Amino acid sequence: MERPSRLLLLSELRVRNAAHSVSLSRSLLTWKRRGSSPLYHPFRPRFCLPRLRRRSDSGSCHIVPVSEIISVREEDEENGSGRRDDGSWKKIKERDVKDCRQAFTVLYVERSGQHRWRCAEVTFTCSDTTLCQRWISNIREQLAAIASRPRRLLVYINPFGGKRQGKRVYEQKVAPLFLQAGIFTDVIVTEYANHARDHLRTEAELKQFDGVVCVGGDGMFSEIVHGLIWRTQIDGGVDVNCPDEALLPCSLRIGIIPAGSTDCICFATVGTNDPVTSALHIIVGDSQPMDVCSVHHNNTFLRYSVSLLGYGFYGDVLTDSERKRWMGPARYDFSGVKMFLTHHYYEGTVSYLPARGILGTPRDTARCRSGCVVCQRNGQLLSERAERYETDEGPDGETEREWRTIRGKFLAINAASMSCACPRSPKGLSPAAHLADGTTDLILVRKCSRFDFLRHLLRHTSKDDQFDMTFVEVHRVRRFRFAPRHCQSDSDLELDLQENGKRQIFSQICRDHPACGCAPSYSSWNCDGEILTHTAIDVRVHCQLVKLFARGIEEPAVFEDLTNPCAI
Ligand SMILES: Nc1ncnc2c1ncn2[C@@H]1O[C@H](COP(=O)(O)OP(=O)(O)OP(=O)(O)O)[C@@H](O)[C@H]1O
Repeated sequence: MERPSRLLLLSELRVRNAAHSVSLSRSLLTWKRRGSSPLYHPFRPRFCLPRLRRRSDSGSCHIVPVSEIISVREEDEENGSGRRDDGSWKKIKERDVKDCRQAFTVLYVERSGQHRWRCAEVTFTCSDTTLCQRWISNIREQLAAIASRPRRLLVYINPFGGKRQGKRVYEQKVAPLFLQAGIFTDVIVTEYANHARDHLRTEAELKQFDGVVCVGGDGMFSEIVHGLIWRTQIDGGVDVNCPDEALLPCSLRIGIIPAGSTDCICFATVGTNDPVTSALHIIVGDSQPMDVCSVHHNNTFLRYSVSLLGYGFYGDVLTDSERKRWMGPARYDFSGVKMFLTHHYYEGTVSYLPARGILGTPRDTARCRSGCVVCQRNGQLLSERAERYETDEGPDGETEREWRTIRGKFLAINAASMSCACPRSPKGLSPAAHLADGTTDLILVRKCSRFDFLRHLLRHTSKDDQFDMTFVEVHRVRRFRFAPRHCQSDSDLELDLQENGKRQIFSQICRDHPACGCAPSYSSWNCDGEILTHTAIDVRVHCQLVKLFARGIEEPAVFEDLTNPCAI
């Protein structure tokens, strides 16, 4: 609980013509209607009392953390005569017009349910100009002192993501908020796929910026992540092809303005897919660390993954749906049903390094939420271990003895680095997975009947535990490798590429003619919605490699039960 800190200012100001007691401390701005008693009313039965909220139009006490103030604006004569900054007109009572030369407006974050944030504003009128100026400069000083707020951002817009609304969403909903908050932006509208990635890798003058903003979907976010990580490693002299190298964390934070088809990463880190909410998280300078998995094949870097790596069912669904792009978003449902009926299983060997000595398991009932203790504690433990490794142990303190190996026939092999919850699947593939604990949840679904597999899939949408089935196992791991049965002895990339070529021809025939009865030997890896070119992979989790302008999903209690000095 936050302790009320020393007051910087305490004045009687007017809000909508009513006298209010207004105070500012380093952490809170509060305004309370004079003479009101929000907690106790002798003539009203207790159950009828309006619930005291942190801020509300109807309530008489409002508390806004300074960290959630967007900006303060002096009301000039033009504004006072009824014109707002956004160009619209509002009615102002005669008395307000008279006072408006001594008025200022505070813009702040207001929660509107379902994790959505809105930009609200309140206008205070003061008795004299000096007092008004003191308020404005004091609030501005407090905002300037928040070092975590970005001042300059590099924005990439994918004009073709989702419903092709990226540019409009940015111009109409996001840019005006950045302007209000005094954030300078350099905007690049991408002209081709991988434009943003390549620009970040080579050209972008990153030192000028406090963060990078991605306007698009998960594919666009993946481009930004690849560009930033790559650039950081190259600048730091790290060999990205070596799976044992510890990667350097990226210093710039990434903001996601959702404008894609699914926007899973935004949903998992903010709790909603809403451009205004995301813009406000960027403005207040939120920070959410996130783990990244590096994926290698035979000491060659393939891709980074932040959410799902799926072989078998999820790989097949993606491969099949890519051939049906003409169907639009319905292709995922179509391919999902088709792949469920096809019921292919794949043989191979999974070896993994269990995450030992850390907090949390994949079967926990607790979820990764804003300020997650598991992520904080494990992040600390792992960085202490990494320091020790520099002197004695193997990579990440691992030893060969600790690796576990499982051979078998699998319908699906999934590695979830976050819950992978999205509006369609609110629980996600691994509900207890953490965003930044340095692990991934390795889920193995062994060969079973169609009926059992259906039961497992349906549990993703119910309250039942999807891992509580004899043919499903889940392990929280730091690293894992997979080799398909026919590829286990592959030692060089060339051989695998040749096999890949043959495989593609045969699996294509089998997929297109399922009546022939032969199952393909290989599936493909679905890596955050992209198909990997290799099946034998080595995956390593890099703890908290990137940071987002987000704060994780807030529990309702976080903003309902704040210390409320007005209630004392
Ligand atoms: N100007 C462009 N022209 C064509 N493709 C682009 C352009 N800019 C980016 N892309 C590519 O478009 C792909 C899809 O973009 P994005 O992720 O924004 O939307 P989406 O696929 O509809 O959403 P989601 O990934 O959330 O399902 C990305 O992989 C990105 O590399």
